[in-house]
Amino acid sequence: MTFKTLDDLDAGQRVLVRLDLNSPVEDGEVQDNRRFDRHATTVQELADRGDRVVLMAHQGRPGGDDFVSLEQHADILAGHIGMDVKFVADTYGDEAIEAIRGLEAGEVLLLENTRMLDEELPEEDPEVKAETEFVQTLSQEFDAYVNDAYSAAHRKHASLVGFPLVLPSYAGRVMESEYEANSSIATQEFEGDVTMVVGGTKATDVIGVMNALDEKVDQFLLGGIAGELFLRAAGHEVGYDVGGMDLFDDQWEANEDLIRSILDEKGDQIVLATDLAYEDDNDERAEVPVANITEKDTGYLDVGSDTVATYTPYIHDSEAVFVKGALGLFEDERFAVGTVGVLEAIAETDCFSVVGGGDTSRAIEMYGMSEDDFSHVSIAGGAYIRAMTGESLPAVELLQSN
Ligand SMILES: Nc1ncnc2c1ncn2[C@@H]1O[C@H](COP(=O)(O)OP(=O)(O)OP(=O)(O)O)[C@@H](O)[C@H]1O
Ligand SMILES: O=C(O)[C@H](O)COP(=O)(O)O
Repeated sequence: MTFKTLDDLDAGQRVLVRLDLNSPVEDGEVQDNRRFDRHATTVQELADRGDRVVLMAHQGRPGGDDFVSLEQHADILAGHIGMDVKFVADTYGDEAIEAIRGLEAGEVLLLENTRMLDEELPEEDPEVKAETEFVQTLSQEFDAYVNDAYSAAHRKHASLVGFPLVLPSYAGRVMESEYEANSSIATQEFEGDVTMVVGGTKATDVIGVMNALDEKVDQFLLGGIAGELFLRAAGHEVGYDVGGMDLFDDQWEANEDLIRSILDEKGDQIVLATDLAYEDDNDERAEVPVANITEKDTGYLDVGSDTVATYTPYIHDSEAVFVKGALGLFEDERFAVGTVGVLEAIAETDCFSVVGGGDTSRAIEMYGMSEDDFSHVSIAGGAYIRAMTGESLPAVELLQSN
């Protein structure tokens, strides 16, 4: 590892810190999760040293239901570090600058969701991002930039790749530990079978990397949105947006060709759900074998119990298991059977295991499992999976060349 860390940064400075507090949002309420807990370590350390600590983070993507202000994040983070975290609903305008200049040594301020700025998105070269008004204006207020957002390091957004070109830059504690764990995964050789459990909602992200990982992974156990899209390609009447959903059809169009070619060329590595679960007329969980589904009129929210029974032996016989994405809507207890079943099967073995994904890893705590039963529980989603494929993470590279 070649980047500078907090050990190399003198105390008592004005420090701009990029965190990844991107969190699940339910009915407008931001859900506490381990990203807060992990980042609290870095924030606390800087505050304790007497730095003026200003935090940047993003939440959701424009247009999404989870694209909300960071006001609630400030309160949640404050609970984890046991001190006040101020919040300003601005990022680099007059209000933000005034709040930054008003900070005392050891105080912490969180700025508004960076994705509310046009200049944060889209992804562009660091040189372009460094020239934005956002980076040019905000950087004037600081002595140093700390990137702790390993889990967002695959995005070439201004808050991630612009600042390292204009401020002395350092890795935070989360950046350090995630980088170390996730890079070791890419470099390890396993003698026995390697299994990857693929699910979640970001099918477009995970399907592409399945392709890249086929040499490294013996079998992919599928669930979530990607799982249904593969079933759709295999000729089943599932994986369609029904009743106002917006999860399947766009991702199908974007990935249809790739899914079909993976199924054609690597079909023997792909294990698909044999049954699916949905909410019946009595609001209860009901299961149906995939083979019996003849109408595309139902939204499926989990894989079924038979699927868990099918997947379990693959896990028990593996030397390493990587999980990316939940197999169902586990936040609702009725639809946690797939995700919890697979995680419990992993916990029963002493295989090398990594659970990634900000959302998915939450299931471990939610359903009374212990992080100790897994080799590493990453708080990274897309960055984690890219690290597995050996793809570089632009924001990490910039820290390394700083
Ligand atoms: N069939 C389904 N219908 C609706 N939601 C689903 C379904 N299957 C999985 N999910 C949802 O997928 C989410 C996790 O997927 P996501 O793609 O966000 O992955 P992650 O790796 O955990 O997170 P991230 O990439 O954000 O770090 C869970 O919150 C779960 O509710
Ligand atoms: O939650 C994540 O994985 C990161 O914050 C990146 O989020 P994004 O996929 O919306 O860029």
